[in-house]
Amino acid sequence: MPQPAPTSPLALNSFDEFTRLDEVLLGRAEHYDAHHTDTSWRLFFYDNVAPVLGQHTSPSGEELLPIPTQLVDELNEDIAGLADALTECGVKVLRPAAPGKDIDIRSPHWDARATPPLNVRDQTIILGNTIVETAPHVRARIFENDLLKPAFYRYYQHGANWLSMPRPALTRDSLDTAYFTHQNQDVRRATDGESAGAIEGLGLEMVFDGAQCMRLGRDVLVNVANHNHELALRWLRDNIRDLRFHRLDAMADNHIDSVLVPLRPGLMLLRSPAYLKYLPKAMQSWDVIYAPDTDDSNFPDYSDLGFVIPIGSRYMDINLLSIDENTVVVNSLYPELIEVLERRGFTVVPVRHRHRRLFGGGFHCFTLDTVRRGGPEDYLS
Ligand SMILES: NC(=[NH2+])NCCC[C@H](N)C(=O)O
Repeated sequence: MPQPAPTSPLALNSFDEFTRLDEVLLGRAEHYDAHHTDTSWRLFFYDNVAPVLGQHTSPSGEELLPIPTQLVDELNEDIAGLADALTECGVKVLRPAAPGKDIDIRSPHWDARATPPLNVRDQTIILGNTIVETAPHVRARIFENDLLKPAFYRYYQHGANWLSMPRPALTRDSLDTAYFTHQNQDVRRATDGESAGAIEGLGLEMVFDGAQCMRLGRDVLVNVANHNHELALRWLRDNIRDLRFHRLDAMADNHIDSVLVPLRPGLMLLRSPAYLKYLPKAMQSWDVIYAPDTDDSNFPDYSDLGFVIPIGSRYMDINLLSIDENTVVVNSLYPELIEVLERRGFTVVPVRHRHRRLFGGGFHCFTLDTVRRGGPEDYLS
């Protein structure tokens, strides 16, 4: 049932992934015309890009991998569809500022082509009425949140708290490769050719993305796959005293929203039963919807474009966005999931998202839910 959009401005309040959504920040893809495939990028996306690294990116050079304009235009079309669907559901949609051009950035230690603010889930976590800016892993994303600052100031003026993890220098020795080496993967194809400078004595830094968290009222699940993340979990515990942070031990390389999506108290969407063991005991007895397989023939064939580097897995479409405990926005190209959810009594709002593997995000990644109705409930006891 369409609900009237709330009359703004509303105070920042977002403790979970599923209570009624009133306001959301939605990313944008203008000028997403290249991936800067430096070492930090190759390591971050290693799980997905390792098989194609030698083919499309030089293992030794820092390269801009151009993205065909048609794909960016189509992505923007699909995002416009998402904006309309959210508005129709009575959700107020805010956008980051648009980068007016391609932006090249330079730190004292490296340079990069800036990534536009598309996956706004990644560099920030909203914890109740606190904005927490996280510590980017990908160098190209270090200034991404600048474009969200107009929105953050708006919430700040209306009483929000605002914290930032220490900004990482992302020098040559900052990133931990432990997650991959534990699986006996050879990461040299990602790290060879590193040209960033070093800072003597610095070593591994606090590096962490907001999308490594999943919020459940007073509890927050935090994926920790290496020492970079370990430092961030400690920072979260030290700085946000009134929430409980649960460590998920290397449930994924980094983000977890294409593995797990809590749909309502006691019910979650999960990639497969293999992931149950990573969850807190209390969640292991929740009811689970396992993600059905996607059908590749529903998605574009990129062979004519010659651009095939997927930075996201085929599980990206698990990445739905909840409007409330009974209403979810799902990729219309994933009818298999729509059917399962409808059978479970959900109202599904279908929105097309064609290039979900090429830009590293689904609907949960593209959004930062800033105002939901729920509070710091205890869903885990
Ligand atoms: N917030 C995000 N950007 N999430 C995307 C997670 C994608 C995940 N690495 C996958 O390939 O399935």
